[in-house]
Amino acid sequence: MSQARQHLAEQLAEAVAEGLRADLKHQERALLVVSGGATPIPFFQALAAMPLAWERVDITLADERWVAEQNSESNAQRVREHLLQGAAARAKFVPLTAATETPEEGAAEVGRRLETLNWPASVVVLGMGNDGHTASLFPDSRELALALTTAESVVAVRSPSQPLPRMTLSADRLHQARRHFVHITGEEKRAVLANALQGDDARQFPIRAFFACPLATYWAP
Ligand SMILES: O=C(O)C(O)[C@@H](O)[C@H](O)[C@H](O)COP(=O)(O)O
Repeated sequence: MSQARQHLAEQLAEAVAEGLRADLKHQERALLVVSGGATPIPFFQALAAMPLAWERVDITLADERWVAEQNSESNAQRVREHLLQGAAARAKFVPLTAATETPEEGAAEVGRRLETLNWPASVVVLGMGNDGHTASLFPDSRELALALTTAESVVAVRSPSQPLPRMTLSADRLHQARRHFVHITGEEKRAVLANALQGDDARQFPIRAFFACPLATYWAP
């Protein structure tokens, strides 16, 4: 891990903790939405070390791969291993999977579970892929248009570029949050973001759906 990436993770953790604290001053519980993939791991570790009323924090994911938590592809496993540690283990984690074979069959159950949380989220931390996807809003997915427009909280999605089916929070649900961050590293993602910033069509680069939120960009080489 480069020093710049480590600093980035720590600075993002400070900003996220600050957002949660601000909301916890006037509400009983605050909701944090985090992303999966590899980039967030040092951020999870830095955030877990932040002084916070963790017992009043709910955490869920922007998206999940449809696998058991024991599978190394599971985003929930990353959250449990790297974020729900120490004092942060007192937070309540709400996963996006169900015991059904497919995400299409599990969507209603996951949706009901999410309705027990305190929306809108205080903070959403997005990631971004090299195709401009964020959460599981993939440019080549048949469910993209639905996920970008539905008022439902979650959508089951499949993408020809992805080996596993997914569950994603809808753009609308992510949008409603009070604070939005995107956490990305490396030259390739910088170029993708620069490209995405040139236009507006979210079907081409789904990250565009969040530019106007506004979206605070945390990037390091
Ligand atoms: O489950 C996932 O894969 C995600 O939540 C996804 O949207 C991720 O944020 C990007 O694909 C970037 O992933 P990396 O951080 O691994 O590059």
